[in-house]
Amino acid sequence: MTDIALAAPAAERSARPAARVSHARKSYGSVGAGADGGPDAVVHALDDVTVDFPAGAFTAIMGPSGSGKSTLMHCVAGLDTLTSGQAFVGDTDLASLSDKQRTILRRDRLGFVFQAFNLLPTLTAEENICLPADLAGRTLDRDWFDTVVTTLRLGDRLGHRPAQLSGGQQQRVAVARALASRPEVVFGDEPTGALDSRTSTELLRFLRTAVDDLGQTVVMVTHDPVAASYADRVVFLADGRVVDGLEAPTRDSVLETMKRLGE
Ligand SMILES: Nc1ncnc2c1ncn2[C@@H]1O[C@H](COP(=O)(O)OP(=O)(O)OP(=O)(O)O)[C@@H](O)[C@H]1O
Repeated sequence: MTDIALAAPAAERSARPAARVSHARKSYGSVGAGADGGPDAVVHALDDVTVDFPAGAFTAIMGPSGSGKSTLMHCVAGLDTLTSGQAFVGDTDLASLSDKQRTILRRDRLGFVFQAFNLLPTLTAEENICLPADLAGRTLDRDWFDTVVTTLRLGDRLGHRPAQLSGGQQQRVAVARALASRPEVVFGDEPTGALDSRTSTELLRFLRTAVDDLGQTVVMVTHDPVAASYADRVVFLADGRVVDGLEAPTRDSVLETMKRLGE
């Protein structure tokens, strides 16, 4: 039943990636830059990676430490640039943009949830949530704002500053900020890493709901098989390459794949 139910959406989703990379390479250092003048200083963080992030789907990126997960996310989200190959958000080739244009693209079209909440301490929760839209000169859809705030149980905390909020509440504000302007893609780098298990479960459920009910696209880097099981699919990296993938992951199928890949 699960296979049949998933077949159609997966096929539909693959028709329109919200973001993608094609033959992506990212190298750090340069040949001859090592202490002995040899090539050891070169690190291929991404080594010919081609992957689609389908619109309206929740994709998890997994792999051992140092496998290139954050590099992949940063390059497809316009936070970093590739050494070669292409990265797209929608139809926009990120290499065609200047640094400033990439900043604007991130602000106007993407949302971010990182382990560090990056809230501005002098602003209230509401002001923090609205800040990206304010900076972009856009008015937030009030109904959507209310939906996000209610779902994340922030209604009675909107006037508080970050220092007056618990860690879990601060993370929920950061998630609300990422979702408030309905970005084309929400990127999360270990978004549950700093959360207790209850808040972590709530956040993952909310991301799942945002995908299922609102058509949001989510891409999340995680080490956690339970977090990955909330996704529609998992892309596994090792040594800068895509080495496996799972559709409709469960905690057990993710664990089994991690074991097989030697994690
Ligand atoms: N700025 C940098 N300079 C040099 N090497 C880097 C830099 N950033 C990342 N690397 C290297 O690139 C490789 C991939 O790093 P990346 O952070 O993408 O891995 P990761 O899978 O996200 O790891 P983790 O799970 O530990 O966060 C690693 O070998 C790392 O040391």
